[in-house]
Amino acid sequence: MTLNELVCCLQQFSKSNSSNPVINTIEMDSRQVKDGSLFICIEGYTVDGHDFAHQAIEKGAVAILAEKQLDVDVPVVYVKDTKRAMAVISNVFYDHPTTKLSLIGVTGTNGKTTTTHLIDKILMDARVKTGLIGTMYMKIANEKVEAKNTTPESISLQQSFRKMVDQGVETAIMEVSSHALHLGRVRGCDFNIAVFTNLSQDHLDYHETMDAYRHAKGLLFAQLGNTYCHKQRKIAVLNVDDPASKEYEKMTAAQIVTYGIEHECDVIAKNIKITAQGTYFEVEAFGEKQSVQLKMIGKFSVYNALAAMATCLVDGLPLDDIIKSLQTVDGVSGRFELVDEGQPFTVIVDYAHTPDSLENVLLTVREFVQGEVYVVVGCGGDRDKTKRPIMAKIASELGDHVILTSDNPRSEEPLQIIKDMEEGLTEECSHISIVDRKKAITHAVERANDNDVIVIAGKGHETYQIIGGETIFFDDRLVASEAIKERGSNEL
Ligand SMILES: CC(=O)N[C@H]1[C@@H](OP(=O)(O)OP(=O)(O)OC[C@H]2O[C@@H](n3ccc(=O)[nH]c3=O)[C@H](O)[C@@H]2O)O[C@H](CO)[C@@H](O)[C@@H]1O[C@H](C)C(=O)N[C@@H](C)C(=O)N[C@H](CCC(=O)O)C(=O)O
Ligand SMILES: Nc1ncnc2c1ncn2[C@@H]1O[C@H](COP(=O)(O)OP(=O)(O)OP(=O)(O)O)[C@@H](O)[C@H]1O
Ligand SMILES: N[C@H](CCC[C@H](N)C(=O)O)C(=O)O
Ligand SMILES: [Mg+2]
Repeated sequence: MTLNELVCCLQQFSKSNSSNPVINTIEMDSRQVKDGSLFICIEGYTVDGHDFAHQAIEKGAVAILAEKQLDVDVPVVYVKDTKRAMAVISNVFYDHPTTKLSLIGVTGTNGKTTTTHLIDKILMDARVKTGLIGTMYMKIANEKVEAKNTTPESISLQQSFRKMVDQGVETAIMEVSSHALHLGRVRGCDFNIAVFTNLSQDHLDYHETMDAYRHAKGLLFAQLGNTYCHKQRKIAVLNVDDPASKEYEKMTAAQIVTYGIEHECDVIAKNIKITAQGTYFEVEAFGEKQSVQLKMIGKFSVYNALAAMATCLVDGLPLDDIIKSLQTVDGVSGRFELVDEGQPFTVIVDYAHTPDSLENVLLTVREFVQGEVYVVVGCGGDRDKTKRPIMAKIASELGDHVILTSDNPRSEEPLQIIKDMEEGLTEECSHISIVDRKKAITHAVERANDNDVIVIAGKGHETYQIIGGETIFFDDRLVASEAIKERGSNEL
């Protein structure tokens, strides 16, 4: 494709000269540039991509897209907003891949990864060829690719959709983060179904206010399109029990389908019974009643199951088949994952890194625990600081023993993060702060009695810890399992 063919889709631009090179790839990172690349300069939070234009040309870039004046020998296309232009150009370069598959987007503070995996499982069981994009990895047909962000930048996103289309993927299911919506990473994606899980506090470092955060998530429903203008139906699947759904209903022109537990809706769960073995409920979906026995535990798991059910129902699958699939799911890696070395107490590794998710997980544990609850928890550095004392408060109110520790401190001082958390501890709670996460986990494992439950929160599936500029291998599940074995051998 030539530069002119590529940029003619832009609303407004000017070109530094008339040459029209062939563009082989588009890149936003000078380090990835190859012969024939169009290099897009993005002013980031850390550095300014415009400063890498020369480096990109040295590596083979034949054209540049920029916001700021550049003195270079290759043609430069100037636009007001390179990020916006990047999304438009990526979509054109990869030939509008999302119009060639069915696209399901899931947004919300908690439950995106879980819900996308449930939808993926149900669709795969129905022999639909699927793709998946989210926190843990990207799945393109049968290939799994590591993910840096939950929702990637538009170039990588559109390229992945193109690969999916080329490999015959029929439906792509993706997590859509609030950052991605606000930064325009998903501009140009032709969503068919947009799903809302829930909204609670997170990412206030970035969005600053809950109003701004709620609005960012709403952009998914605003960009869903108009049911009446498309051949394919556009549907917003909303959680009726979350007040934000009212706003999203107003923000979208798409058809609305609702799910929930507390209020009347299209797909509702009743008579929920939670045990340590699983969760039972009765579902009434568009008037049809069925019983469901999930292996996953907790009321929040019911919400995720309902969201997946509602989505797959509107996607055309029969309720019977959907329930059969859901009942086989053991869980999602790092979400309420049990570490079982045959010990007489329970160890749960969970990705709860927000106040609401921590509360949900601990309330669920409280439903079945016979002994005491140990909570090992930290908060990420370079992230929303205001959630630190709130998470410690929740841990101390719902746990019997709290062990505050490090999550991913990133560029922050680990002890300071823990001090911020300590502010929220209730006075009467038994607690200790241990900066080293391995020692913190071991501390809990060494002290737990029969029938106690240890919840290790915050890092779930992560296999690393980011301390300063260094990323070291760290897996809560392996650390816990080693500690359990060590205790076992010491007790022999
Ligand atoms: C705040 C934020 O979103 N940051 C994202 C942003 O980084 P940045 O603005 O710091 O980029 P930068 O390093 O300043 O670089 C600016 C430009 O210069 C380019 N560059 C840079 C260096 C160089 O040598 N050459 C070069 O060309 C870069 O490629 C980039 O185009 O652009 C990067 C490239 O796309 C992202 O990976 C990065 O996400 C970082 C890793 C991040 O942590 N993001 C989080 C906050 C995030 O987006 N999270 C959400 C939601 C999480 C959830 O589910 O709760 C997500 O979707 O992941
Ligand atoms: N529907 C839900 N409501 C509240 N909490 C939930 C829900 N589903 C999962 N959780 C909790 O949130 C944690 C994260 O779940 P999950 O990874 O599915 O969410 P996510 O939205 O993908 O998170 P992220 O924003 O980090 O990508 C889980 O480990 C669990 O503790
Ligand atoms: N997507 C979330 C994940 C947080 C996971 C937690 N372990 C942390 O590092 O804070 C974020 O980037 O804010
Ligand atoms: Mg996720």
